[in-house]
Amino acid sequence: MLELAVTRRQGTFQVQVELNTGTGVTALFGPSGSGKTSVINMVAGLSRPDCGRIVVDDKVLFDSTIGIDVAPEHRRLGYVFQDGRLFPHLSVRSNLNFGLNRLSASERRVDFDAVIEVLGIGHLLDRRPALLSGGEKQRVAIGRALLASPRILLMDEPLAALDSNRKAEVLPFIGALSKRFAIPILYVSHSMDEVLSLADTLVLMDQGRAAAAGPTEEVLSRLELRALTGRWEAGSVIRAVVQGHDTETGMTRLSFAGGTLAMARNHLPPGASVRLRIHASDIAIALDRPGRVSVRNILPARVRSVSAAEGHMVDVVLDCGGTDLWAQISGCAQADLALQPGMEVHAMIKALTIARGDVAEKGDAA
Ligand SMILES: Nc1ncnc2c1ncn2[C@@H]1O[C@H](COP(=O)(O)OP(=O)(O)OP(=O)(O)O)[C@@H](O)[C@H]1O
Repeated sequence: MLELAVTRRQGTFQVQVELNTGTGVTALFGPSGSGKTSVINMVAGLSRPDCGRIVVDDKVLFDSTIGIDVAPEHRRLGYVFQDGRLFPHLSVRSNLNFGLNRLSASERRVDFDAVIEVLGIGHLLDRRPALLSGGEKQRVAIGRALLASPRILLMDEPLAALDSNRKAEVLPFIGALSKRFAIPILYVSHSMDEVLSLADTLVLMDQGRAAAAGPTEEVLSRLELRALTGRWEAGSVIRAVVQGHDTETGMTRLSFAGGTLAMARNHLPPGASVRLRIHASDIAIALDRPGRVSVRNILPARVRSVSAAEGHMVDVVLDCGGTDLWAQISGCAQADLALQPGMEVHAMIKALTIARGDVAEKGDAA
């Protein structure tokens, strides 16, 4: 859907990125100043690569070798900024119709009613933007961008100006878009929680380059990328399915390829496909299955690898029924256990360490 190979020098900063992404949500994640907005601006046509090529949905938007540089207004892209930038003098309905009215009937690929329904903004149509909450404004801004039937939706930190409650309100709507409408999303974010709940593909930006790109679970679980994914975020990201909730014990049960996990009760529907983050420092390892112990999750596993990490820590990758779980233990624990590849062990995860923010409903990409 998006093919990009661009180079651009801006001041002393060099952006040099190659990307090839498919449908669904692609997140550009990285520290401030790593070049995320620079990439999105080149796709939008707001800044010009020194050389390279940008193709969206088979349409060449930029190609320095054959002199193609389509003007931003002719690229048919949707752009959602941090602040919704709605027209203050127009109602929500007129804001939404703005992009739609500029398309011929044959160019309209997105249905008004469907957008209203997915974004939950039907009751706001006659209001002016000044009377909307921050989250509502962003949903309208997303709707307006979508209704212009873009080839791709570019979202540059669309939730950054919202508080955490508003963020949580808007996130599921964005997640639903990529499933409902066959429009890929390029999503810039600083926030690992957003990446976890939205991104099908993750691109880690570092100093103007794409340091890694691939399926989100895979990129987040790579040990060598922890400097970029964040030391405290480090851990495995696995797929699981909500089995059910137990009101008496206040627990939710999840199943994954390696067994069943219990966590503090959440509100996801049984049967929901979720993405679950298990922090490396939350996994303890036992050589023998412990008997009476408070830890709720005890999973048989086989040691896949053991390697030294910074600060006298040791990284241990466990194969848990075909799912890799990354554990981090202290050097003195390793001195005691002498873990080696191939050893049969038990991975222990306290139910309460799997926080609600670590579980995000995430079906497969559309
Ligand atoms: N027009 C410009 N001229 C010179 N330097 C620029 C220009 N635009 C951006 N830069 C520099 O390019 C680098 C990348 O900026 P960019 O905005 O792409 O980063 P980012 O990853 O989106 O950061 P943030 O998360 O803070 O928004 C920064 O060092 C920035 O100062």
